[in-house]
Amino acid sequence: MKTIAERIPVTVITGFLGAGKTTLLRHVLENAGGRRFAVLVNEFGSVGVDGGLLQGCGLASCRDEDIVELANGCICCTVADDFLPTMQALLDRDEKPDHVLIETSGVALPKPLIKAFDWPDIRARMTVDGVIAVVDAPAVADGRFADDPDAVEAQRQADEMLDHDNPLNEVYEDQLMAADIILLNKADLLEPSEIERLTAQIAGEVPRAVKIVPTVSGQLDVDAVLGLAAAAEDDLDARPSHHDAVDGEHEHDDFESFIVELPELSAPEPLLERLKTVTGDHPILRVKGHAAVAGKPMRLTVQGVGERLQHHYDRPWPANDPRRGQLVVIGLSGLDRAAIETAIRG
Ligand SMILES: Nc1nc2c(ncn2[C@@H]2O[C@H](COP(=O)(O)OP(=O)(O)OP(=O)(O)O)[C@@H](O)[C@H]2O)c(=O)[nH]1
Repeated sequence: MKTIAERIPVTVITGFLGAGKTTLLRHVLENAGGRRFAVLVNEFGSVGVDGGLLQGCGLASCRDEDIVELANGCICCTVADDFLPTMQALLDRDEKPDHVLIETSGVALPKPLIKAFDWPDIRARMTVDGVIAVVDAPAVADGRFADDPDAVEAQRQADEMLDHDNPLNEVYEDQLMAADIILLNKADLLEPSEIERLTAQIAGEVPRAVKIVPTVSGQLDVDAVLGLAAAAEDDLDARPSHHDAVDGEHEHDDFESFIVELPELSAPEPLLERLKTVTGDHPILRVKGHAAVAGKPMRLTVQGVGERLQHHYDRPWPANDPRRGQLVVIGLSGLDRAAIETAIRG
């Protein structure tokens, strides 16, 4: 068996929907320091938006063939069917990557993924160098993941077996508990005193001492997050999960996603206004995708976390691609799909 130093290091980037994982990934690729990366992007939802955002970015460290999308759902549960063959194919390449970066979907639990690196075929040749948890600091400061202690107590009284039932909170905590380093991202949207308070709060929540670093758009010295040599696959017990008791099993119906198809728009602004309204009216956690705007040769990329929306023209529509938009909508299960579709299309 190869020593740790001879195995290909793998960095797992976890973090809730819209926390800034793709932004961090891009920053790492832009500051590759001569490393040859392979990138795996796992998305919740059947349209690969993040892979598309990275592809065609023009960076030498980020060739299109080095980006592999694992679309559709839960990386934790497709490990055997989807993930392991993908890793095997990477390892069988003539030009092996120096480092593998994996961006998990925002609702994925990272522990089953780390566990997959304990499989004999994989652990002989790869090691989890580190797990980076990207935290949407303003969302946490707003209490978006917090459990209401009274509600939890009421649930416990109603059902003794139930010890936790807030999917947002569970996913967020599992992601923190798996981390070797935590980035408090979107620090530009908070006061320094709030950053300090959050740092102390999170340090009190995680089971071991990990570095907590405020970042803006994931900008930090790449050497601070790569080369951690954590060998996380050997260290699973130090990374507790809400789902340990049932051996990694978890509900898949906590979150849902669907695609809204859009005809060509005459202008972007009305769509952005409608998106703002609809994300306020429904429990939508994330919207992202592309739209076609009449007279514009470039695709309009639109994405939002909560009611904060961003848009820009990213690249020309590929020849032969119909100029129609597609937006992925992700939220808690039970979204009123028909109403949301109607409201978005206007
Ligand atoms: N203000 C601010 N916005 C940020 C920062 N980092 C990322 N964003 C924005 O937040 C939004 C989400 O960023 P992404 O990098 O796509 O987040 P993600 O975690 O990859 O999202 P999912 O893959 O959908 O879970 C984008 O509109 C980013 O431009 C930051 O530090 N400050």
